[in-house]
Amino acid sequence: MNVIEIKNLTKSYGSSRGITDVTLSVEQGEVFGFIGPNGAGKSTTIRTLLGLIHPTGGTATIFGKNCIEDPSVRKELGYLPSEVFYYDNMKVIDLLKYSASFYGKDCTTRIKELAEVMDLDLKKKIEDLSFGNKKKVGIVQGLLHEPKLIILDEPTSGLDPLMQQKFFELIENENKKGATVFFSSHILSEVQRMCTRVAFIKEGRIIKLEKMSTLSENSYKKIHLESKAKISDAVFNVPGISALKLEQGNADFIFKGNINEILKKVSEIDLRNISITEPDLEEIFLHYYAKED
Ligand SMILES: Nc1ncnc2c1ncn2[C@@H]1O[C@H](COP(=O)(O)OP(=O)(O)OP(=O)(O)O)[C@@H](O)[C@H]1O
Repeated sequence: MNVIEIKNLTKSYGSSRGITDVTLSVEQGEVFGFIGPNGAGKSTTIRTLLGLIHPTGGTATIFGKNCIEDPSVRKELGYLPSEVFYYDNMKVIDLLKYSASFYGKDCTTRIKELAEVMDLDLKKKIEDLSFGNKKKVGIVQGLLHEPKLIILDEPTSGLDPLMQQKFFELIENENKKGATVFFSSHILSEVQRMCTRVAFIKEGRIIKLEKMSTLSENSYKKIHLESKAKISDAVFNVPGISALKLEQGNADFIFKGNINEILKKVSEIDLRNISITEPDLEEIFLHYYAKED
Protein backbone atom coordinates (compact mmCIF):
# COMPACT_ATOMS: atom_id res chain seq x y z
CA MET A 1 0.00 0.00 0.00
CA ASN A 2 1.17 3.50 -0.75
CA VAL A 3 1.66 5.64 2.33
CA ILE A 4 0.58 8.77 0.45
CA GLU A 5 -1.83 8.67 -2.47
CA ILE A 6 -2.75 11.95 -4.15
CA LYS A 7 -5.08 11.85 -7.17
CA ASN A 8 -5.99 14.85 -9.31
CA LEU A 9 -5.81 17.09 -6.27
CA THR A 10 -6.92 20.61 -7.09
CA LYS A 11 -7.21 23.65 -4.88
CA SER A 12 -8.11 27.08 -6.13
CA TYR A 13 -8.18 30.11 -3.88
CA GLY A 14 -11.00 31.94 -5.62
CA SER A 15 -9.48 33.42 -8.72
CA SER A 16 -5.94 32.73 -7.53
CA ARG A 17 -4.23 29.51 -8.60
CA GLY A 18 -3.31 27.03 -5.93
CA ILE A 19 -2.69 23.56 -7.41
CA THR A 20 -4.20 21.77 -10.41
CA ASP A 21 -4.55 18.02 -10.95
CA VAL A 22 -1.66 17.02 -8.70
CA THR A 23 -1.20 13.23 -8.81
CA LEU A 24 1.56 11.38 -6.99
CA SER A 25 2.10 8.52 -4.60
CA VAL A 26 4.73 7.77 -2.00
CA GLU A 27 5.69 4.21 -1.14
CA GLN A 28 6.42 2.81 2.29
CA GLY A 29 10.02 3.55 3.32
CA GLU A 30 10.71 6.14 0.62
CA VAL A 31 12.29 9.53 1.05
CA PHE A 32 10.33 11.55 -1.48
CA GLY A 33 11.34 15.05 -2.55
CA PHE A 34 8.88 17.71 -3.65
CA ILE A 35 10.66 20.45 -5.50
CA GLY A 36 9.48 23.78 -6.80
CA PRO A 37 10.17 27.48 -6.63
CA ASN A 38 8.31 29.89 -4.31
CA GLY A 39 4.61 29.92 -5.02
CA ALA A 40 4.64 26.69 -7.08
CA GLY A 41 2.12 24.98 -4.80
CA LYS A 42 4.19 22.83 -2.43
CA SER A 43 2.57 24.04 0.81
CA THR A 44 -0.90 23.98 -0.74
CA THR A 45 -0.39 20.33 -1.75
CA ILE A 46 0.84 19.38 1.72
CA ARG A 47 -1.86 21.29 3.58
CA THR A 48 -4.59 19.81 1.39
CA LEU A 49 -3.11 16.34 1.85
CA LEU A 50 -3.22 16.82 5.62
CA GLY A 51 -6.81 18.02 5.57
CA LEU A 52 -5.84 21.47 6.87
CA ILE A 53 -7.53 22.98 3.84
CA HIS A 54 -10.36 21.53 1.77
CA PRO A 55 -9.60 20.57 -1.82
CA THR A 56 -11.58 22.00 -4.72
CA GLY A 57 -11.28 18.62 -6.42
CA GLY A 58 -9.51 15.25 -6.32
CA THR A 59 -8.54 13.05 -3.39
CA ALA A 60 -5.63 12.61 -1.00
CA THR A 61 -5.05 9.80 1.46
CA ILE A 62 -2.46 8.89 4.08
CA PHE A 63 -2.23 5.19 4.98
CA GLY A 64 -5.35 4.74 2.87
CA LYS A 65 -7.35 7.23 4.92
CA ASN A 66 -8.63 10.69 4.20
CA CYS A 67 -7.39 13.13 6.86
CA ILE A 68 -10.63 15.13 6.88
CA GLU A 69 -12.90 12.07 7.26
CA ASP A 70 -10.53 10.20 9.58
CA PRO A 71 -8.30 12.57 11.61
CA SER A 72 -6.98 9.61 13.69
CA VAL A 73 -4.43 9.08 10.93
CA ARG A 74 -2.61 12.19 12.20
CA LYS A 75 -1.30 10.14 15.15
CA GLU A 76 1.00 8.29 12.79
CA LEU A 77 2.19 11.50 11.26
CA GLY A 78 4.89 14.05 12.06
CA TYR A 79 4.43 17.36 10.28
CA LEU A 80 6.74 20.33 10.18
CA PRO A 81 4.99 23.33 8.58
CA SER A 82 7.02 25.84 6.58
CA GLU A 83 6.32 28.48 9.22
CA VAL A 84 5.94 27.73 12.90
CA PHE A 85 3.89 29.83 15.33
CA TYR A 86 3.80 29.27 19.08
CA TYR A 87 2.49 30.74 22.30
CA ASP A 88 5.47 32.92 23.11
CA ASN A 89 5.41 32.81 26.88
CA MET A 90 5.56 29.00 27.14
CA LYS A 91 8.80 27.20 27.88
CA VAL A 92 10.06 24.89 25.14
CA ILE A 93 9.78 21.80 27.36
CA ASP A 94 6.19 22.64 28.34
CA LEU A 95 5.18 23.13 24.72
CA LEU A 96 6.76 19.83 23.71
CA LYS A 97 5.15 17.94 26.63
CA TYR A 98 1.82 19.48 25.67
CA SER A 99 2.33 18.28 22.07
CA ALA A 100 3.27 14.81 23.35
CA SER A 101 0.05 14.60 25.38
CA PHE A 102 -1.92 14.41 22.09
CA TYR A 103 -0.30 11.07 21.32
CA GLY A 104 -0.94 9.55 24.75
CA LYS A 105 2.71 8.51 25.01
CA ASP A 106 5.48 9.42 27.41
CA CYS A 107 7.92 11.10 25.05
CA THR A 108 10.20 12.66 27.73
CA THR A 109 13.31 10.63 26.90
CA ARG A 110 12.81 11.11 23.20
CA ILE A 111 12.32 14.88 23.61
CA LYS A 112 15.62 15.07 25.52
CA GLU A 113 17.43 13.00 22.88
CA LEU A 114 16.13 15.10 20.02
CA ALA A 115 16.87 18.37 21.83
CA GLU A 116 20.42 17.21 22.41
CA VAL A 117 20.97 16.31 18.76
CA MET A 118 19.48 19.62 17.62
CA ASP A 119 21.25 21.60 20.35
CA LEU A 120 17.99 23.05 21.65
CA ASP A 121 17.68 24.53 25.14
CA LEU A 122 14.46 23.08 26.58
CA LYS A 123 14.32 25.52 29.48
CA LYS A 124 14.11 28.65 27.37
CA LYS A 125 10.93 30.56 26.71
CA ILE A 126 9.70 30.46 23.13
CA GLU A 127 9.74 34.27 22.94
CA ASP A 128 13.49 34.26 23.62
CA LEU A 129 14.28 31.95 20.71
CA SER A 130 15.67 32.97 17.32
CA PHE A 131 13.87 31.95 14.11
CA GLY A 132 16.26 29.02 13.63
CA ASN A 133 15.74 27.80 17.20
CA LYS A 134 11.97 28.02 16.78
CA LYS A 135 12.41 25.84 13.71
CA LYS A 136 14.26 23.32 15.87
CA VAL A 137 11.29 23.26 18.25
CA GLY A 138 9.11 22.42 15.22
CA ILE A 139 11.46 19.62 14.24
CA VAL A 140 11.44 18.09 17.74
CA GLN A 141 7.66 18.53 17.85
CA GLY A 142 7.30 16.71 14.53
CA LEU A 143 9.47 13.76 15.56
CA LEU A 144 8.84 13.26 19.28
CA HIS A 145 6.15 10.58 18.85
CA GLU A 146 8.25 8.52 16.38
CA PRO A 147 5.80 8.90 13.51
CA LYS A 148 5.60 6.39 10.67
CA LEU A 149 5.28 9.22 8.17
CA ILE A 150 7.27 12.45 8.37
CA ILE A 151 6.10 15.39 6.26
CA LEU A 152 8.44 18.36 6.19
CA ASP A 153 7.67 21.63 4.44
CA GLU A 154 10.91 23.49 3.69
CA PRO A 155 12.53 22.00 6.81
CA THR A 156 15.96 23.55 6.63
CA SER A 157 15.11 27.21 6.13
CA GLY A 158 16.56 29.17 9.04
CA LEU A 159 18.97 26.42 10.14
CA ASP A 160 22.69 27.03 9.90
CA PRO A 161 24.75 24.54 7.82
CA LEU A 162 25.87 22.52 10.85
CA MET A 163 22.29 22.15 12.06
CA GLN A 164 21.11 21.28 8.55
CA GLN A 165 23.66 18.47 8.55
CA LYS A 166 22.48 17.21 11.95
CA PHE A 167 18.90 17.47 10.83
CA PHE A 168 19.53 15.34 7.75
CA GLU A 169 21.33 12.73 9.81
CA LEU A 170 18.31 12.66 12.11
CA ILE A 171 15.91 12.17 9.21
CA GLU A 172 18.16 9.54 7.63
CA ASN A 173 18.09 7.64 10.92
CA GLU A 174 14.31 7.84 11.15
CA ASN A 175 14.11 6.53 7.59
CA LYS A 176 16.46 3.63 8.43
CA LYS A 177 14.18 2.78 11.34
CA GLY A 178 11.29 2.54 8.86
CA ALA A 179 9.72 6.00 8.62
CA THR A 180 8.54 7.23 5.24
CA VAL A 181 9.61 10.81 4.53
CA PHE A 182 8.04 13.41 2.25
CA PHE A 183 9.72 16.76 2.10
CA SER A 184 9.42 19.90 0.09
CA SER A 185 12.25 22.15 -0.80
CA HIS A 186 13.56 24.60 -3.29
CA ILE A 187 17.14 23.61 -2.42
CA LEU A 188 18.06 20.89 -4.83
CA SER A 189 21.27 19.72 -3.28
CA GLU A 190 19.43 18.53 -0.17
CA VAL A 191 16.89 16.65 -2.25
CA GLN A 192 19.68 15.15 -4.33
CA ARG A 193 21.36 13.93 -1.19
CA MET A 194 18.39 12.29 0.50
CA CYS A 195 15.61 11.34 -1.85
CA THR A 196 14.77 8.17 -3.72
CA ARG A 197 12.28 9.94 -6.00
CA VAL A 198 11.49 13.53 -6.74
CA ALA A 199 8.46 15.38 -8.14
CA PHE A 200 8.88 18.79 -9.73
CA ILE A 201 5.99 21.22 -9.33
CA LYS A 202 5.64 24.34 -11.44
CA GLU A 203 2.75 26.82 -11.42
CA GLY A 204 0.56 24.39 -9.49
CA ARG A 205 1.13 21.36 -11.73
CA ILE A 206 3.48 18.39 -11.48
CA ILE A 207 5.73 18.65 -14.50
CA LYS A 208 8.01 15.71 -13.78
CA LEU A 209 8.20 12.78 -11.42
CA GLU A 210 11.42 10.83 -11.57
CA LYS A 211 13.59 8.38 -9.66
CA MET A 212 16.66 10.10 -8.31
CA SER A 213 18.80 7.34 -9.82
CA THR A 214 17.34 8.10 -13.28
CA LEU A 215 17.95 11.80 -12.83
CA SER A 216 21.52 11.29 -11.73
CA GLU A 217 22.23 8.62 -14.35
CA ASN A 218 23.44 9.15 -17.86
CA SER A 219 20.29 10.54 -19.36
CA TYR A 220 21.49 14.13 -19.13
CA LYS A 221 24.88 15.39 -20.22
CA LYS A 222 26.33 18.83 -19.85
CA ILE A 223 28.39 19.57 -22.94
CA HIS A 224 30.91 22.35 -23.38
CA LEU A 225 32.51 22.95 -26.78
CA GLU A 226 35.31 25.30 -27.79
CA SER A 227 36.10 26.05 -31.39
CA LYS A 228 38.46 28.48 -33.14
CA ALA A 229 35.61 29.75 -35.30
CA LYS A 230 32.11 30.93 -34.37
CA ILE A 231 29.82 27.91 -33.98
CA SER A 232 26.66 28.04 -36.09
CA ASP A 233 23.43 27.41 -34.18
CA ALA A 234 22.28 25.20 -37.08
CA VAL A 235 24.50 22.46 -35.64
CA PHE A 236 22.25 22.34 -32.61
CA ASN A 237 19.07 21.60 -34.45
CA VAL A 238 18.83 18.24 -32.70
CA PRO A 239 16.04 17.06 -30.38
CA GLY A 240 17.14 16.80 -26.76
CA ILE A 241 19.21 19.97 -26.58
CA SER A 242 18.28 22.54 -23.96
CA ALA A 243 19.78 25.51 -22.14
CA LEU A 244 21.90 26.29 -25.21
CA LYS A 245 24.32 29.18 -24.78
CA LEU A 246 26.43 30.23 -27.76
CA GLU A 247 29.18 32.76 -27.32
CA GLN A 248 31.85 33.31 -29.96
CA GLY A 249 33.58 29.95 -30.33
CA ASN A 250 32.01 28.48 -27.17
CA ALA A 251 28.86 26.45 -26.86
CA ASP A 252 27.28 25.14 -23.65
CA PHE A 253 24.15 23.04 -23.44
CA ILE A 254 22.42 20.14 -21.73
CA PHE A 255 21.67 17.11 -23.86
CA LYS A 256 19.16 14.37 -23.16
CA GLY A 257 19.08 11.44 -25.59
CA ASN A 258 21.33 9.16 -27.59
CA ILE A 259 24.84 10.47 -27.11
CA ASN A 260 25.89 9.17 -30.56
CA GLU A 261 23.44 11.53 -32.25
CA ILE A 262 24.96 14.57 -30.65
CA LEU A 263 28.52 13.37 -31.20
CA LYS A 264 27.83 13.02 -34.96
CA LYS A 265 26.69 16.64 -35.02
CA VAL A 266 29.58 17.85 -32.91
CA SER A 267 32.04 16.11 -35.23
CA GLU A 268 31.05 18.68 -37.91
CA ILE A 269 32.73 21.39 -35.81
CA ASP A 270 36.46 22.06 -35.88
CA LEU A 271 36.94 21.72 -32.12
CA ARG A 272 39.68 23.02 -29.87
CA ASN A 273 38.26 21.45 -26.74
CA ILE A 274 35.26 19.49 -25.49
CA SER A 275 34.01 18.44 -22.07
CA ILE A 276 31.07 16.18 -21.30
CA THR A 277 30.02 16.12 -17.65
CA GLU A 278 27.03 15.16 -15.51
CA PRO A 279 24.80 18.14 -14.80
CA ASP A 280 23.77 18.48 -11.20
CA LEU A 281 20.13 18.58 -10.27
CA GLU A 282 20.27 22.37 -10.12
CA GLU A 283 21.03 22.52 -13.82
CA ILE A 284 18.38 19.97 -14.74
CA PHE A 285 15.96 21.92 -12.59
CA LEU A 286 16.84 25.19 -14.29
CA HIS A 287 16.17 23.46 -17.58
CA TYR A 288 12.68 22.44 -16.46
CA TYR A 289 11.94 25.83 -15.07
CA ALA A 290 13.41 27.83 -17.91
CA LYS A 291 10.88 30.36 -19.26
CA GLU A 292 11.05 28.95 -22.78
CA ASP A 293 9.95 25.45 -21.63
N1 LIG B 1 -4.49 31.52 1.45
C1 LIG B 1 -4.27 31.80 0.16
N2 LIG B 1 -5.07 32.65 -0.52
C2 LIG B 1 -4.88 32.93 -1.84
N3 LIG B 1 -3.87 32.39 -2.58
C3 LIG B 1 -3.04 31.55 -1.95
C4 LIG B 1 -3.16 31.20 -0.55
N4 LIG B 1 -2.18 30.34 -0.22
C5 LIG B 1 -1.46 30.14 -1.35
N5 LIG B 1 -1.97 30.87 -2.39
C6 LIG B 1 -1.45 30.89 -3.77
O1 LIG B 1 -1.31 29.55 -4.21
C7 LIG B 1 -0.12 29.38 -4.95
C8 LIG B 1 0.74 28.29 -4.32
O2 LIG B 1 1.23 28.74 -3.07
P1 LIG B 1 2.02 27.80 -2.05
O3 LIG B 1 2.19 28.55 -0.78
O4 LIG B 1 1.37 26.48 -2.00
O5 LIG B 1 3.42 27.65 -2.82
P2 LIG B 1 4.81 27.04 -2.30
O6 LIG B 1 5.33 26.22 -3.42
O7 LIG B 1 4.63 26.37 -1.00
O8 LIG B 1 5.69 28.33 -2.17
P3 LIG B 1 6.69 28.82 -1.00
O9 LIG B 1 7.95 28.05 -1.20
O10 LIG B 1 6.85 30.29 -1.32
O11 LIG B 1 6.01 28.58 0.31
C9 LIG B 1 0.57 30.74 -5.00
O12 LIG B 1 0.22 31.34 -6.23
C10 LIG B 1 -0.05 31.48 -3.83
O13 LIG B 1 -0.11 32.86 -4.08
